[in-house]
Amino acid sequence: MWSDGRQQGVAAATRATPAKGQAMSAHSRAFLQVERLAKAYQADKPVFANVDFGIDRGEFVCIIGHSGCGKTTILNVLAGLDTASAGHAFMDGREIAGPSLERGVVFQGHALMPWLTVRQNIAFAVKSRWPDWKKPEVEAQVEKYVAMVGLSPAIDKKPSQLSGGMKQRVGIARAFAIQPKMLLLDEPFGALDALTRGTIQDELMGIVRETQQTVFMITHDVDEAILLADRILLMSNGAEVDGAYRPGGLAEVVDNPLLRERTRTQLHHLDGYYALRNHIVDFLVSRATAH
Ligand SMILES: Nc1ncnc2c1ncn2[C@@H]1O[C@H](COP(=O)(O)OP(=O)(O)OP(=O)(O)O)[C@@H](O)[C@H]1O
Repeated sequence: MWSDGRQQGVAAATRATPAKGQAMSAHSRAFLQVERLAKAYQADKPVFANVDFGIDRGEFVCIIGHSGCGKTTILNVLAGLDTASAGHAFMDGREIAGPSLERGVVFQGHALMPWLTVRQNIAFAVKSRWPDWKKPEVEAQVEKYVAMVGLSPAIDKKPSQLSGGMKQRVGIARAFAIQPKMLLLDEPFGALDALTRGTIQDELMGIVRETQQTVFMITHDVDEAILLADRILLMSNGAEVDGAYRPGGLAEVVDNPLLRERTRTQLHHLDGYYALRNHIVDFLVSRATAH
């Protein structure tokens, strides 16, 4: 069920990597491919190094690790909002070299424009994605995705008139409405109460299954990862070991063996749930620093 990320790193390191900005064979890599990625704010102390992983089209991958291990940094590199100190990230055969409407991003803060209504916020994104679309097409797209997150009655409200959960739903609708090739979620439910969080997790899972969306998501919540993810990446933090600094990195890749048609309420009753949960918790408690 689980495999050592460092072993995968060795395998990946033996494959040829094209020069920056160059196209690569779409057949040789996963849909999203990260190769030997590293980030250092201080040259002698990289936050992480040699991170290798791939995500297949339609796959849902969660990344878990303690605060500061570099999860958001990796997501920002995938979003094209940050650059790595070393390594490469490719999507659909091309190196990621900046932000693109091919990738939808949802952060914990909803980042809606407060002076615009739900409809206008999402229409803004849709018009950026398809500048040639006429008003009726834009409206239809907006209404479809607002309905998908159950917010049709609030479509003409402004963010200040919405609850935290509703605002987060708008962020999700906006990300889906541009039909990105990849959805990047940075703890999108972190600020929500447990009940709202559960409901939106269910909604997200339904939409992702229906649209076969490819997703990379950061979470601190082990159950959330087990519910949503096909695979879970476990990241370790950098640490001093025997007087020498070791950067953090991808410690392990865990395949989720549970039935894909799972729901939040039956999760705890599924065969393999406790073994999986214990394995991840054990990693977080005792193995999540570089060694
Ligand atoms: N602009 C920056 N300058 C210097 N250090 C930074 C900068 N941005 C991030 N860091 C450091 O890089 C490390 C990784 O940050 P990052 O936000 O990616 O971690 P994370 O795993 O997402 O943490 P959390 O779970 O708390 O969000 C942290 O130690 C952070 O302090």
